Amino acid sequence: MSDKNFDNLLEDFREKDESLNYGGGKEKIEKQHGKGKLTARERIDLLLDEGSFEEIDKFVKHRSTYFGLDKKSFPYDGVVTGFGTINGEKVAVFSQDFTVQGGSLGEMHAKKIMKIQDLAMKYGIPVIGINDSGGARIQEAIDALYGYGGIFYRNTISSGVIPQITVIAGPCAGGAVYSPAITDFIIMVDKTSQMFITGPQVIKAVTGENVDKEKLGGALVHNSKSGVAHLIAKDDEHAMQLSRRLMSYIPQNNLDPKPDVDFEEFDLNERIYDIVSPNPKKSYDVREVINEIFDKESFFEIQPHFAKNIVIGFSRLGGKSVGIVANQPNILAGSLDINASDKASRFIRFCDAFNIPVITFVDTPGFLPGVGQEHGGIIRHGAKLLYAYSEASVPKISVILRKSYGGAYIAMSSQHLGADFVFAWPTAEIAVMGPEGAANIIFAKDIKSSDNPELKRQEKIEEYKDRFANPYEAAARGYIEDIIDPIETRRKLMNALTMAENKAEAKPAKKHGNIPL
Ligand SMILES: CC(C)(COP(=O)(O)OP(=O)(O)OC[C@H]1O[C@@H](n2cnc3c(N)ncnc32)[C@H](O)[C@@H]1OP(=O)(O)O)[C@@H](O)C(=O)NCCC(=O)NCCSC(=O)CC(=O)O
Repeated sequence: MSDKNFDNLLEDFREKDESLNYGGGKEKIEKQHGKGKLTARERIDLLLDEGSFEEIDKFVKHRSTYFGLDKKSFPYDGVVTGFGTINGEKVAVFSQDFTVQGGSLGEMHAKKIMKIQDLAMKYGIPVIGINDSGGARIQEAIDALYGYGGIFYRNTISSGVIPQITVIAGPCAGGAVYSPAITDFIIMVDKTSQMFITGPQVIKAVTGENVDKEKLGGALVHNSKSGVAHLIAKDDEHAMQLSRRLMSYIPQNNLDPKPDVDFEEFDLNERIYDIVSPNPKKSYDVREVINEIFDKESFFEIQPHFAKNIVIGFSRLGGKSVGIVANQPNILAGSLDINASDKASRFIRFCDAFNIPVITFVDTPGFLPGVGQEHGGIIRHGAKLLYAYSEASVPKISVILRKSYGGAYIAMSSQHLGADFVFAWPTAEIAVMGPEGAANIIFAKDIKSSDNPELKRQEKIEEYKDRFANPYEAAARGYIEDIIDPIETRRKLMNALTMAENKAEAKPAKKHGNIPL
């Protein structure tokens, strides 16, 4: 007869449960802290509203027997999973525990992540994954690969249904990188996180290149060069703060609208006239325009270090979440290149998938000329921007601040691609190309045969400017909805947003389109 009673069952349970709170043990935790990293549980505590975390699958164990694994037990198989809230809204999380066998991913570890993904889809809530792992658990071999495949599949099926955010807070190498890459946003922690397909040693052996892991795939590289990551955090705590801020703009899923938040109403003041110079040669920071117009302190820039010639980010207008896309005149004059096209297109598609209206600010001389751009496929990449805007069925509102020429005029959320409202400031120049270039071509003969070609050229440039470099030609044909006083911009945008908020647009049924990739 067993002498079990409730008290000792409870004691036994409490002991077992408690023993699972310390990952790989004191020494490993100290090592983790020594690297400037927090543990999987500490990260979750900072990410979620206080006391909101409900763990599942804490007692899961691996069942591999190869290479002595049958004699080793890994608490919760190296990944903490569960649910909680951020600013009161529900979220599913997984957090890999590097103190447990390097956070390596085996069969059961992967199954825990897959379960969280499945439940999040069923409940219609976002998934936040915190990655800190040595990759596939080498002893588990093909079972680990099964695990990655299952996670990638779920990332893909969930894409556009529930938001997915990844924090990279340690190593993330080999096949492991592809789960984060399919998710919507990647936040990397500076100095302690790296992402790469093949590490420095393999690269040295194959190509002879010498590179260290930070220069190969550190947070700065992926935030500024490759465009793989969207935000850089100075440490783990900051990464959790950034995740919480990001979530504050994003709805739970593709069907539920994001609730409006309280905001302070205000009218624009005359500062708005001082930012954009009517002289098209003078640059400015378009973020100053954005900060004036939207709810105070609400602009949250995404990918601020990559393709800086275009600015993207979330903001709020009258308490409503919006996505912003804006040419940045002080970088490459705001021209559109390969990276800017990719950056904006993916962001527009995220906003569209999750019913976040897109507001576009236009001041661009056009697509960037150059052999490098042409051979790099600017046609293919630029086409994404046209595609993303055309496909988006959320409210689309544009403000043409100044230059809006040619193909770039069409691409930057023109009425022709389905924008609901296009407004232009009196400083707008909407034409097929810039006056200098236009005059040189269409008046070439006049200029050449003139006694004073330079004077003639200037005359013709002025003639072209007077005729076309303004918003009135486009307004005369109804291609823009209105020319507005800049000081009215906030009010106009708020009214347009309200008018279009229940927009319904019938699109032909199809399996999916074929965006140029
Ligand atoms: C990630 C690291 C740089 C971290 O180095 P550190 O010095 O900080 O830590 P460490 O090496 O002491 O690791 C901590 C503990 O985790 C274990 N560990 C680390 N990575 C592991 C893995 N992938 N499988 C099984 N165990 C692993 C270590 O043996 C060690 O165990 P103990 O504490 O018992 O000593 C290194 O561990 C590493 O290079 N790991 C292997 C990375 C890799 O090649 N992954 C690819 C797997 S194949 C793959 O993923 C498939 C693909 O590419 O598609």
